[in-house]
Amino acid sequence: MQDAQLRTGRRSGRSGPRRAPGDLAASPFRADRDRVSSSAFFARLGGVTQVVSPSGSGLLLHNRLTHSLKVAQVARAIAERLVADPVDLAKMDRLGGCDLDVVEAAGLGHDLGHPPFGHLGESVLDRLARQRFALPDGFEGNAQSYRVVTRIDVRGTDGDGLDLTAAVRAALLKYPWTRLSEPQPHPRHMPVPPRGASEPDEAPGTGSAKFSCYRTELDDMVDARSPFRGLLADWQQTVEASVMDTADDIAYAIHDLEDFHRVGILQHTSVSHELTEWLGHAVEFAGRSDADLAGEELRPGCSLERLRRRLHAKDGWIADDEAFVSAVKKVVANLVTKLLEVPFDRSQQAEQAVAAFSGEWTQRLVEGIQVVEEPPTRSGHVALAVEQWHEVQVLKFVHRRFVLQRPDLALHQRGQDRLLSKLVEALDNWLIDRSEAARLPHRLRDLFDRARAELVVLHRDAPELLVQPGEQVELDAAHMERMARGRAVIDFVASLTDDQAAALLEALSGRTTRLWNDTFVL
Ligand SMILES: Cc1cn([C@H]2C[C@H](O)[C@@H](COP(=O)(O)OP(=O)(O)OP(=O)(O)O)O2)c(=O)[nH]c1=O
Repeated sequence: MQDAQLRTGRRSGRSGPRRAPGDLAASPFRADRDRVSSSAFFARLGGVTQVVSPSGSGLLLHNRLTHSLKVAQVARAIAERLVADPVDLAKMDRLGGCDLDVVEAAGLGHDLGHPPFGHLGESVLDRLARQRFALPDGFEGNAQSYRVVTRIDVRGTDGDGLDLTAAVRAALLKYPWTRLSEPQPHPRHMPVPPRGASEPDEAPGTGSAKFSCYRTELDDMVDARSPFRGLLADWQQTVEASVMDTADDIAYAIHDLEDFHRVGILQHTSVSHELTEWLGHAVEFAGRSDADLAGEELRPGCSLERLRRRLHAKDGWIADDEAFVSAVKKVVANLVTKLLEVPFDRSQQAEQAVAAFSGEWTQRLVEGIQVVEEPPTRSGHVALAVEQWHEVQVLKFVHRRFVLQRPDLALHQRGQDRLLSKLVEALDNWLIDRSEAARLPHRLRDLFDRARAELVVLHRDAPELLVQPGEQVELDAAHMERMARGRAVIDFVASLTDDQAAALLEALSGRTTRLWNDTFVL
């Protein structure tokens, strides 16, 4: 492993095993884990949507807090297994190391910046950031998590962020690049870009679909990655980030299905039909053209065939038909037959079936993790083996096809889109209103001051990065102020829970008569 002192380096200049004021743990990585889990941003995740809002689903479904706890648990279990094998340990040491507390801290912290209403919130805030406020960096949940730990969250009175060690900050960087410019050459231009680095088909020119760092935190990303220079390519995840990323995939592939079985949304018949029809006619499906398939969208088995094709097109380095067939068979045996056949009625037997499903799959997937010294560009150094990789794809497919594509969920999300858009507009108007300057929420004012100062520095150092590709704008005072307001409002909204966002809009719209309540603190 490279110099351990470098991995424990903090931005404040502290490094090594000395205990910093306020830390109970002596180990710097354990201290980081505690810093994350005692943060108010972490507690907030209990009120943030994983797939469906916690306020609408009670305790039946996972929220971003229970999800993060699972990711941390799975990440630690993966790391424990890998470090116990001397061959894997030696490989990981050559790549920069794998520490149990680092992966656990990254698992706990990976969603700190997730906005209200989960993925829907992410895409609404990104659209508003780019279109309403002309911010080229837009919004991205992973980049926001990095901004929270390095800038917005606080501990004690000295400096910004949680002042985490380099190894933990690097482990949070699932997509270690900015949207448009860094590192150079930008990974979206690679012949086969890493996962997440390509531009979305529907938004050409906007940069990578996923990225872990806004341009404003670039210096921090470079610092966090410096211990790994020479061991990993600039665009490659650290081993610890790969462990966290894989744990994230495993955790939600399993718990999303468990959740929707509990609430009775995942119907045995329709899931069973889709999978068994495809298994029964796999050869016939394979012979059909894409156009034929598109014309038969509702026929059971078609969607699964489209998944098989997509895996070949995007992940030809691993996609394998034999492994796909066995994965579908395994999901039929373990999900359709063992779990979905008996409706969930909250009996002990039903709870046991869910626990068995979740326990057996987690164990199987964790045992299928391997260290790869020279992975293809779309994979990390720590990855699922071929069989388990296909199983995760099929589990995620079932969730996408039978939960995420439901019209009732779409209806709900259209309402959330409107709610967030109106909230952003109302807060922006409040910031514009000069007569209210002295009565602005203090937090919003602090965020505005921070955003304005950051933009001044960017304007001085790299003004071209303040203009969206293909746009012509004058970076005058009014434009700079618009961008600063945008970043402040987006930071503010992204740090609310689902309920806080709804209550705040109620208040700003004059629809509530309650003045002092604990729903939100301004
Ligand atoms: C794509 C998508 C995911 N989800 C849910 C399913 C999972 O529980 C969870 C997956 O999202 P994330 O946990 O954010 O993970 P990811 O790996 O897909 O993305 P990233 O790397 O940016 O973190 O969100 C939705 O509810 N709606 C959607 O449209």
